[in-house]
Amino acid sequence: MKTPELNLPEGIELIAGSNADAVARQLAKAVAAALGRRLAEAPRASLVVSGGSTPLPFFKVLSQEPLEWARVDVALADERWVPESDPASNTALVKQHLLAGPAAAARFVSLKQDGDTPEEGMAAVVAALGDLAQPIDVLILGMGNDGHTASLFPDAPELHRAMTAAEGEPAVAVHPPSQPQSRITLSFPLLSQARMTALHLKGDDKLDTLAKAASAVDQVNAMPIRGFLKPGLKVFWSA
Ligand SMILES: O=C(O)[C@H](O)[C@@H](O)[C@H](O)[C@H](O)COP(=O)(O)O
Repeated sequence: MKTPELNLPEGIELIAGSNADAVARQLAKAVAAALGRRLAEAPRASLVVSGGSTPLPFFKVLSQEPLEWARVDVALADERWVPESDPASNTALVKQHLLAGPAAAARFVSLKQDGDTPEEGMAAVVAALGDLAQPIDVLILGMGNDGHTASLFPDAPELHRAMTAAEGEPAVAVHPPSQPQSRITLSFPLLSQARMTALHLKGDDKLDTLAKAASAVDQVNAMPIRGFLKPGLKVFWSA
């Protein structure tokens, strides 16, 4: 296993392992514990997850955790603006692999609403997000090798708006040229207020990207993941 020489900022915890399923299981247990603590003190808890390929084993373990899932709101940090029938749909991924078993009882707050574009669907998305317990209790982020997280892409023309959106703008439509689909992303201000944030990564390439991000944390727009490299972040990484 590659030794992660990362020089992460102070206060960031790295949980590293050679086995992806074992690290995914550690993340699922940490998330279930955090949600359980929140549910012991509040009527509802919110879990915001990311799509992509990394989260699958995490979703499968978490879905089986014995929580009061009917009191948990689940949402995506971002979504490709495609129908659930599209292989790129994160909504379909979450419904199939996370909202199964005990977790099927959770309330899913969908970022994909009617409309040919995310702009057309935005009013419905904002209304749906009114059901999400905020601030977010548990946020799971992924990262691309360009330093994007959620759909906060460095090449998105709307990145500044997504990084500085006001409270009344919880989500932003983005059209990064590097991506085949238009997307909708929760705004950086909404995401960054999460009570617990975990960054779930797999592979040496992601470790190299994280090291690059950590080397210049103030240059956020160049690598938006940098906005989350702050004390309290837990990085779960597997080879
Ligand atoms: O919709 C998405 O694509 C995700 O929200 C995105 O931010 C993802 O977390 C990263 O691109 C990493 O994706 P992988 O896990 O597939 O590497």
